[in-house]
Amino acid sequence: MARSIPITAASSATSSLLSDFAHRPRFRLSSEPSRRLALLQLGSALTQPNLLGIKTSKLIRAEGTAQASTRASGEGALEWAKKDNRRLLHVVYRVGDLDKTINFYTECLGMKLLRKRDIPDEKYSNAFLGYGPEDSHFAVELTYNYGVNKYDIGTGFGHFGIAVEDVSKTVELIRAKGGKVTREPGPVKGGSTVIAFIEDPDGYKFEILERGATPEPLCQVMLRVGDLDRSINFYEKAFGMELLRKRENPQYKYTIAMMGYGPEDKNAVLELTYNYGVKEYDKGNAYAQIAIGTDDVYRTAEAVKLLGGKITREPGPLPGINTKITACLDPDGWKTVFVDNVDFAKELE
Ligand SMILES: C[C@@H](O)C(=O)SC[C@H](NC(=O)CC[C@H](N)C(=O)O)C(=O)NCC(=O)O
Repeated sequence: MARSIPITAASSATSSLLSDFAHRPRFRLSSEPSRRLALLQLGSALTQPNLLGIKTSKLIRAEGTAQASTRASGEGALEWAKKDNRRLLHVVYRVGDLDKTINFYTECLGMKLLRKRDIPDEKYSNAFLGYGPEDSHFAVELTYNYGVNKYDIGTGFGHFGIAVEDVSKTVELIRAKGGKVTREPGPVKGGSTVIAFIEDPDGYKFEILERGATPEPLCQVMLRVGDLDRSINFYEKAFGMELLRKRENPQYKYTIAMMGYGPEDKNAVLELTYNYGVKEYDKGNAYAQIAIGTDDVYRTAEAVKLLGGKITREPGPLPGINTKITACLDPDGWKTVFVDNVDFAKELE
C-alpha cells in the first residue's frame, strides 16, 4: 500500500528569484489543462465501473469490443493518439538521498515540494517537486530506493531545463546557497540565448535558460538520440507529439528538436539532441522516464505497438498505487510511461 507523507516545513521555498514564479498569480495555460482534465474525467467515468454503477462484465465486454476495433484499424489508433488528452506530467529519476535533493531543489532552485509518498511493499519512496500544482504543471518525481545511495547517470541523459528571467542573478543565488555551477552564464555557443548549467547533489545537470515570464519554468528534458529523424517520426506518430522547433548547429556539430504537446513557452517539452556521428549512448541507471497523461492506456499501448514501439509493461494497474499505466521504449531505448488521466487526478486528491 502507498502511504502519503504529510509535507513539512522543508517544502517552503526561499525568497529566491525562482520561487517568485511559484508565488506569482498562476498563468492560465493556453490548453487549459485543469478544465481539460475536468471534462476528461467526466468522459472517462464511463470506463470506471464504480462511478456509474454499470455492471463490470458489461464494461469489460464493451472495452474488449473497443480494443478489437482499434486493432482492426491501425490508422484509427494513430489518429486517436493525436486526439488523446496528453500532457507531460512529470519526469522520473533516482536519487541517493531524498531529503538532500528536496532541500537543494527548494532552497536553490525555488521549487515547491508538492507531495511525498512511501511504498514500503516495493521498498521505495517518491517526492514530487515543481513550480505549480501537478494538475496543470510539469513536475519532477524523485525516486529513492531503500538503501541505494548512488547511481550512474550515463552519457545519454542531457539535462532538465529551467526558464528564468535573469540567468546571472539566478546563478549567483544558486552559488550563494552552495550550488555547483558548471557553466557560467553567457550566450549559448552558436546562438544568442543566455544559458548556464548547474549540477544537483547527484550530478544531474540543470540548464538555466533566459526567457520572459512563463507559466512553466520547468521547461525541458533533454535526451541524446542516435538518429534525429527516426526519433521525430516516432514521437510524432506513436506519441502524437508535435515537432515544435528544429535547430541545426553545424559549427558545434549537433541538431536539436523540440517535441511536445503545446508551445514551448507555455509547456514542458522533450528536447532531443543529435550529435553528428554519435549513434549510441550509455543510459546509466539513474534517469528513468517521462510520464505522459492519457485518456486510455490500453489504446495508447495499441497505437505504440502499431508504430513498432516496444511495450515494456502491458497496460494495467500499478502495484501498491492502482493507477493504470503502460510503459514503452523509443527507438533509442528511452522509456516513457503513459498514465491514466483519471487515476492520476485521484492520486492528487
Ligand atoms: C537554447 C538552446 O538552443 C540550448 O540551450 S542548446 C544547449 C547546448 N546544447 C548542446 O550543445 C547539445 C550538444 C552537446 N554536444 C550535447 O550533447 O550536450 C549546450 O549545451 N551548449 C553549451 C554551451 O556552453 O553553450
